Order: sequence, then C-alpha cells, then structure tokens
Amino acid sequence: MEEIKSRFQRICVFCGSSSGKKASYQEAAVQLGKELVERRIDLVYGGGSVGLMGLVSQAVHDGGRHVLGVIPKTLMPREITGETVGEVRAVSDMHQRKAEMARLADAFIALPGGYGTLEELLEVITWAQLGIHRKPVGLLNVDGYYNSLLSFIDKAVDEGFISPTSRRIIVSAPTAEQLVRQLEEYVPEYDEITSKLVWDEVDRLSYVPESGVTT
Ligand SMILES: CC(C)=CCNc1ncnc2c1ncn2[C@@H]1O[C@H](COP(=O)(O)O)[C@@H](O)[C@H]1O
Repeated sequence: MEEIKSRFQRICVFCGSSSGKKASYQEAAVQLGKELVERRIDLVYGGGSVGLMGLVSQAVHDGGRHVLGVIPKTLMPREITGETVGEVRAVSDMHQRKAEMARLADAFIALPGGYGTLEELLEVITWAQLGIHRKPVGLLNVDGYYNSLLSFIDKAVDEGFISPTSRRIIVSAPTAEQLVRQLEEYVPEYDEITSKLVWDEVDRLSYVPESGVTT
C-alpha cells in the first residue's frame, strides 16, 4: 500500500458505541481506519471495542499505526466497553476524556453515532467557533446519515443563530478518502471578535509535538 504524507500526526475519531443497522456504516469505519494508516496518521478515540469504535481502532491497529484509547475509569471493565487495542489512558471522568482526546489530536472526524458522538462533535465545533483550537473538524456523512443534521445547521444559519463563517467549520464528505483530503486543505477562518479572544494555556488545545503522545 502506498503511504501518503499527511499534515496530521494524530486524528481523534468520534463514533457510535453501536455498529448501526447498515453494513455501510461498519464498512466506513474500517475504511476510515485504513485511510489513516495509508496517510501514516495515529488514532485517538474513546477506547474499547464496542460498535464502530471497535472497528475503526482495530483497522488502525492492524495497519501498524498507534492507537490511544482515552477511557474513564468507570467504563473500563471489559464487560462494558470490551478490550482496547493499543495504548489505554485512564481518566477520571467524561469531561477529562473529551479534553484529553481534543488536546492530543490534530483534527477530528465524526463517523455515524448517537448522542455521545453528537455531543463530542458539537463540542469541538463550538471550541473552534470560540477560537480555543484551530483544528479541522470533519463529518463522515456515510449514506447521508448526517443530512438532516446538516439541514438543521443550515436552518440555524438562515435563522441567524450560526454565522456563515462558523458554518464553514464543518467539513463533510461521503467517503473517508475525500474527507481526509478536504481536512488536509482546510484553512480556519475567524471573525473579528473571535480572533481577539485570548484563552489560558489550559483551555487552549495546542497541536501535539512531533515526538508523539504527551502525558
Ligand atoms: C454503559 C455504556 C452504555 C457503555 C457504552 N460504551 C461506551 N464505551 C466507550 N465510550 C463510549 C461508550 N458510550 C459512549 N461513549 C463515548 O461516546 C461516543 C459514542 O457514543 P454514542 O454511541 O454515539 O452515543 C464515543 O465517541 C465515546 O467517546
């Protein structure tokens, strides 16, 4: 397999702890894992082997890239989330998990999922809107799964609740290959107010250094 150089060292994937009803969702999770491997990108995710989370992490691990699962201690028992491949980092709660995943990643991708996925996705979009990070956010719109969410967001723009600049934070594509390519080309935009905000070092989610996982 030919390896392509990427601007990203590690991508955070949010996705369902369930597999979804269509085979296309499961295929997309595996395809995304393979795309990361091809571009020599490591994975950070919520840990465990359940649902699409298990499929994407296994594909990245099988391809020889580093997999880091960030998991709250309460969810660690095997009967809850299954076995995590690669490295596991235990955190105290869900808030710490999201902060840790966001801090360690250079970009975010959401596959199909439920409440947990939506919550994680919307948080990193909100943080981008506030200038807390400048990392690209991608939506893998498998089989139009996210069409209704995108329509709702467009309605929020039309109704004056989301600015056109903030709408452009979300990069969406139907395949992993197209999505990662678009994320590689993404250039963040800022309005006048956001560009003047100054966040504390603790709040700012800076890019990870070249050396690898920080602790
Ligand atoms: C007790 C129970 C239901 C466990 C489910 N097992 C889980 N194991 C690990 N992470 C999870 C789990 N459920 C939700 N998450 C978090 O929320 C997202 C998936 O939630 P959902 O399935 O889309 O809503 C994941 O990205 C993950 O970070």
